[in-house]
Amino acid sequence: MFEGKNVKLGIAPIGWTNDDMPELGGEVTFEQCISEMALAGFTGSEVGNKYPRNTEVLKKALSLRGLEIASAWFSAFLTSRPLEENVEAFKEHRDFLHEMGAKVIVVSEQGNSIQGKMEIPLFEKKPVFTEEEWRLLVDGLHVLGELASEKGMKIVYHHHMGTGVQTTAEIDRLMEETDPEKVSLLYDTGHLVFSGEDHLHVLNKHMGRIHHVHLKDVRMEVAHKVREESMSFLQAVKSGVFTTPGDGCIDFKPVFEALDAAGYEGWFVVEAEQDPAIANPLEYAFKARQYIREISGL
Ligand SMILES: O=C1C[C@@H](O)[C@H](O)[C@@H](O)C1=O
Ligand SMILES: [Co+2]
Repeated sequence: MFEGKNVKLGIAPIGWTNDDMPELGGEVTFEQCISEMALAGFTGSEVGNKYPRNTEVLKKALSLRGLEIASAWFSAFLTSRPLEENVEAFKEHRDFLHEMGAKVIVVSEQGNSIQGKMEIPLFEKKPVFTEEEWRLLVDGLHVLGELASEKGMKIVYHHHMGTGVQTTAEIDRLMEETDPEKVSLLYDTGHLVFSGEDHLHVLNKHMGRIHHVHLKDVRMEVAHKVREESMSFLQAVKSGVFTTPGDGCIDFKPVFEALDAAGYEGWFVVEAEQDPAIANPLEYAFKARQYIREISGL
């Protein structure tokens, strides 16, 4: 698969140290994290909270291990804070990523998001955008997309549990109302399956807009428990709802096949936040690497 295509395979640091809950993996150093990524056979990474922000220091540490930066998450607050504030923060993030050689910028709207709230039930209290919030989001994303293109980059929107763009209908609306030249989509298998969406339907429907992929698997028995016990997103993660590809309920073969058939080029990033004290990150990174090789040849 992906013969002659510019496709790369990375892994996110979130399995080693968790940005949403820094106490998970708090003792794991930056050097351990990136050394283990390379040891497991990955060639790229996203940016975690322990990564040095000095681009020369970061480049050296990564190149010693044969790693590149694929992208990094940007929390937008287009529905809840002035546009200028978003623009200033975005430009700094964009320039850092551009200097690191990344081509895409992960953007997720965090206005009204409950993903970081430990006590708020995920399914019952998911935010739903008003018409005005949709307008602010779409207009704001167009501005961020134009700023990204000034540097030859794209924004890839991350649909996410506990936010206003989580479900198939919300993703459809975002894609319909945004300009494909300015707003692309990040496809995250784990968030779609956890939400109860048909992840292959979303993939095929929005294939042309997808320019970044997060490979995240789901432990379905934990996902059911999260609904039954009204758990929050963070409680769900701590309980092990997510895992690495091949270890949960998702069959990734059709995902790779569809992307291959469509000529996808870009990054695949394994991203599986779980408690590193329970799920050894190096062990899970090795397992994911082997599974992906077996089913896709990557
Ligand atoms: O891409 C992601 C970044 C994380 O910070 C987030 O919470 C996680 O679930 C995710 O998919
Ligand atoms: Co993701």
